[in-house]
Amino acid sequence: MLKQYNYSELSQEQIAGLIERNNDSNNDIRGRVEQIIDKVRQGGDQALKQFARDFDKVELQRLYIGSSELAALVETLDDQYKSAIRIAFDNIHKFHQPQLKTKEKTIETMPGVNCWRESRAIERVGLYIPGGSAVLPSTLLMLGIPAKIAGCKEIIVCSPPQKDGSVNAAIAFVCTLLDIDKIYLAGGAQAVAAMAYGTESIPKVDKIFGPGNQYVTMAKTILQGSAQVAIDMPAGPSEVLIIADEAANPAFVAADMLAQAEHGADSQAVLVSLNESLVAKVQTELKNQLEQLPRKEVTALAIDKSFAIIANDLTEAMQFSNSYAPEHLILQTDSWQELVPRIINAGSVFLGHLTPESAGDYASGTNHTLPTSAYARSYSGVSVDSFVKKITFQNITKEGVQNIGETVERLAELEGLQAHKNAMSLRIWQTNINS
Ligand SMILES: NC(=O)c1ccc[n+]([C@@H]2O[C@H](COP(=O)([O-])OP(=O)(O)OC[C@H]3O[C@@H](n4cnc5c(N)ncnc54)[C@H](O)[C@@H]3O)[C@@H](O)[C@H]2O)c1
Ligand SMILES: N[C@H](CO)Cc1c[nH]c[nH+]1
Ligand SMILES: [Zn+2]
Repeated sequence: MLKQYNYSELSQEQIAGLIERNNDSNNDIRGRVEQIIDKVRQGGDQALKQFARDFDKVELQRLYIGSSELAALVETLDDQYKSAIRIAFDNIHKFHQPQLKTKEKTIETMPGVNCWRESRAIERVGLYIPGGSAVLPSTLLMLGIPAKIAGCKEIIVCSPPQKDGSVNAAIAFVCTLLDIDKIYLAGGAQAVAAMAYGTESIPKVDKIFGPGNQYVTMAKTILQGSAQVAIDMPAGPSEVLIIADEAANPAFVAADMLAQAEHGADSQAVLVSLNESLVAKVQTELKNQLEQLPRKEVTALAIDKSFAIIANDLTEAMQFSNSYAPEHLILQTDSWQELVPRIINAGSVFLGHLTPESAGDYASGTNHTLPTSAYARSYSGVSVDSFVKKITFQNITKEGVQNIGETVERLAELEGLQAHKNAMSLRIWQTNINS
């Protein structure tokens, strides 16, 4: 099932091939998504309704459901799910609340030259909640909670419509916890395009957040910048890399791999093991556990695209992991504390044998919207920071003009920008005559 490689026998090209995922080398996905974006830009709501017919097999009269329908849906949700959602809500809130720093310390770079930063919430944000192969109310918690903490004024939520033209009851419940009274029924690249450009029903937003399949992720990548819209990051098909040594429990390793594989055929689960016998045991576990899963066909497809690497030691294991830059990194070794400082690239890290990645997916408190496809080399996962801009401020006093004035004049001369120099020279002159 799992392909297996010895790290020391791999060439640089082979390593590069293993690290690359979900590449769109023929631009098939890009081409399709560009067409979808054009249709939404030109056709607005009508185009969205047509895509709902084509992709979601549903005829929509209107593109949203409002507060009374959300409230009715909430009634249908079992209490045990409501209390689990409330606990997750509280933990995620506890972890994210301290991230809000409205004003940082003022730094006096020279006497009389005072600089500082303040945060301001992004006013209109668009949250994409996946709903293709599985409906993910947990993603609404992960995006909605930091958006609320940051103080975003307008929160637009899009999610693919269910076959009955509505949304899942758990999503409706999370909306009530977040004080969100409307959900737009649009999925895929078309939902992203709608939030980027705006349609008759769906307002244009300043920044688009959320994970999704390759169509959603491609649409975000194409639209960022071009429609004066920002994105959180490319957060595509889920992936996990597990570093495991002889202390690892093969059943735990296999369970964690299957948990991410279950998201879809394009997910990937990588095992970096320090010994061959562990890989053999994990293979057996994968086979046995897979048999019990309701989504075994799709999960098996992802496992078939996944692989195991046998490394000689933890140094080789870390080297591969840092090059792969996984969305999720799990360290199933007793020496995890030693490894933490050696992690350079990863979206979110799960330490020790008793820390399944699914705890972070749902309820431990950290955010599950994370960079995939090696973007953990340069992007962080979603946090309160993702929902604010940091504005810099400065104030210069009379003393400050005297201290910094000449430096500014010389640098303006150096760049041949006389007007820049004048703006400072006038202040120097003014402060001199007043002293
Ligand atoms: N990186 C993260 O933080 C993170 C978090 C949660 C989920 N995920 C990932 O999100 C993804 C969710 O994907 P999903 O498919 O279940 O739901 P989705 O909501 O992302 O996509 C469903 C939509 O895709 C569109 N679509 C389907 N087939 C299409 C086609 N052939 N052409 C164009 N558009 C098409 C349809 O509009 C459909 O409504 C999974 O891959 C999961 O691994 C990632
Ligand atoms: N593992 C996903 C992030 O890649 C998040 C998620 C939501 N629900 C279950 N899992
Ligand atoms: Zn998951």
